[in-house]
Amino acid sequence: MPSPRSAAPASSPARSWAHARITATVEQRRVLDSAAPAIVISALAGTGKTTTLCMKACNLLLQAGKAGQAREPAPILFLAYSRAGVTAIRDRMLQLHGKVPASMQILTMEQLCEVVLKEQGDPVEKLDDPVRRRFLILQAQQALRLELERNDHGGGSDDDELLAQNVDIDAFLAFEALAKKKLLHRDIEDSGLDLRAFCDDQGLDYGLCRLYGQYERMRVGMNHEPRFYAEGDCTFELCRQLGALDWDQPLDALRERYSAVLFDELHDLDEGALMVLRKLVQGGNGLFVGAGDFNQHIHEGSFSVFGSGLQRMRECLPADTEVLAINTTRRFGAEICAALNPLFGVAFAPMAQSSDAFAHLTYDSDEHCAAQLVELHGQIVNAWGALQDAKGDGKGTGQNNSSLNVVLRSPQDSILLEWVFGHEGVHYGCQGMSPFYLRREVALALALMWALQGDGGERHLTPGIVGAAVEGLLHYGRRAARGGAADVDLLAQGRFDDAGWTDLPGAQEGQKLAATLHSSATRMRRYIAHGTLDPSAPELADACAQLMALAPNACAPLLADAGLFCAHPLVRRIFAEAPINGAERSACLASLQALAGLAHGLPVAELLGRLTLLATASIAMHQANEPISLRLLSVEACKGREFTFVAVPFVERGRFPGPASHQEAYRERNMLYVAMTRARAALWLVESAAKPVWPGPV
Ligand SMILES: Nc1ncnc2c1ncn2[C@@H]1O[C@H](COP(=O)(O)OP(=O)(O)OP(=O)(O)O)[C@@H](O)[C@H]1O
Repeated sequence: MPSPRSAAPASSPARSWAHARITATVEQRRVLDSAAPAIVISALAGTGKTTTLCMKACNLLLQAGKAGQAREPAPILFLAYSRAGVTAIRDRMLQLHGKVPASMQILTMEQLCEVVLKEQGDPVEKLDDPVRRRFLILQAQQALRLELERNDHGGGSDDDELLAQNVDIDAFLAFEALAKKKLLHRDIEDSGLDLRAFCDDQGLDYGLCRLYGQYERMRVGMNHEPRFYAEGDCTFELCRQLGALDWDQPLDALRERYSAVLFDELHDLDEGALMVLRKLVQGGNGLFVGAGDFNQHIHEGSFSVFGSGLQRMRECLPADTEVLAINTTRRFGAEICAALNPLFGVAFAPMAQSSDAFAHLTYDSDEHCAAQLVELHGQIVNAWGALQDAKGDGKGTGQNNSSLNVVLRSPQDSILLEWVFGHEGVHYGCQGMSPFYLRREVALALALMWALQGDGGERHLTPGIVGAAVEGLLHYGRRAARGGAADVDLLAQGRFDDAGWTDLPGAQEGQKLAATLHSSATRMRRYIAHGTLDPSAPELADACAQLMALAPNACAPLLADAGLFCAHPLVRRIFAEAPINGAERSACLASLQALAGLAHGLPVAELLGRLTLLATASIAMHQANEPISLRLLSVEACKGREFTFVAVPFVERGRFPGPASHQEAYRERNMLYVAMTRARAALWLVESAAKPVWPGPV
């Protein structure tokens, strides 16, 4: 067994990794040479946090090899907060070490907790299907109603409100995730307040909090044997076990298990993850090295490592923890550093002799912005990228240089861009979002147009679009509320109705139905109007069904101009009345508006015709393995990654960075920071002339 917290030797080897072009910088060497039992690297973007951690891992592996111990040394644990972080570590290890060594485990915190629970004998039944999850939430709500009725509540208007409310499932999911990340139950207990008073005090939604309690009781059962684990539940469960221990008491399962613990993305730590991390450090798992860029803290519920946050983290680490800063970026050069520093009030330093380019463009309208991106894309494909490829400036990443990477704050912003680039015949890819026509709100609008038009049109929608539209119908059209089918006796006992477990429609339901519906607009129309394919079912009365019942003279102008269709009050009503939260409602309406913008003046038949051509061309290019020359990415999807050419368009006060309360404004700022720190060779900021953010500070 390795000695716990074995200190690094005074001087680590100059290079224990195979990559000849990577030698540690002065700042990185400080980390490699540190003899402290724990190190926190506080660094800016692209300064080599992941690389430095991997270098450190290579050094540790070399030392372990040299030590020639009789027994296999304990493995190194390399944690990242996100799955994307795990991929980034794997890639960097491959780059530096040629492989991921068997003596290294690269895991997210949730994956580590799952491993530990399984070792304890818990089968860890996973629940990944979002549609099933929704049904269970509806069952929990039904059970809560039964309980309130049984107790004849007497709770007055609060409980009446709970009985009347229809749960907004997305709001519930967001609440649940946050409550678990923040370990809300501890705060409730510590407050000594009753739930209502606690919610008032913290500005929390009482109904959601109450339902959360009910759902959790049903999930874990009377004897605390969790029936299933959704994402985040494994960490939450381990935290529950840790909560029963004294502050200094280690958890056996996390004790002397590893020879070192490395943690990338420290800025995303939440209360739960911090609790597990503390036990790992306490448990004699050797050296701890964590790295984070506190400007990249963008997740809701992460405990902020700003200001006193760093102090809080240090309280969990040994007293002689060393905090080291890295400001010299290896990703980009002086021009991008000079653009970022005043904008974000940071102090990036470039490496000497690094070359890069920064350009600041402005736009007057979205179309103007899109046109500039098209031009930029052309330049890159025809000139810049080819030049970089010829120079062999792939920097060993194996990336295609001839592509433009466009980072977007909101998926709605991709709608116009996809349409414009699609018409240019560009093979583009979306990461962190689906192509716009496969998003359920857009697909639903398209399927409604198609159904209204009938089978006379030239083209059918693709099965993918119809599948997304069916999901949209279930989600927005209140047609999924089948919680009533559950066994009321079971619910009254605080148990989920497991009997129908396998029969519950899962996420594939949309796809199965789509296979039946996509070849006939008439069938689709019947399905929308009746909510089923059963011909004897009565017609529904919701907004979707009412659209199908419009008289021919009311339909004609809508079919003549798809833009008018998108703006029709009944279409807007679908989203206005949907059981969704305010943020999702605004996002749906923004998508509808973007769709209306490109559909303006186009007959429905033409819009759908062009769109299906665009979708089928994209599938064909994909099947022919044609390289992608344009990538549209969400901020979350580009985090931790780097690209040769990056454009950040639609930068506009109130849009990117988006509107946010004072408390949350830093997350919006950080999203722009993450987007703008991904470029290696060239960065374009495309900003609104009317509402600029430049020159900052944001
Ligand atoms: N010592 C070095 N020598 C040469 N290149 C380096 C060195 N350190 C890092 N790099 C390169 O710099 C770039 C950024 O490194 P890395 O991704 O590790 O930074 P990061 O701080 O983890 O980034 P992010 O903040 O985006 O997560 C990569 O291309 C990496 O290969």
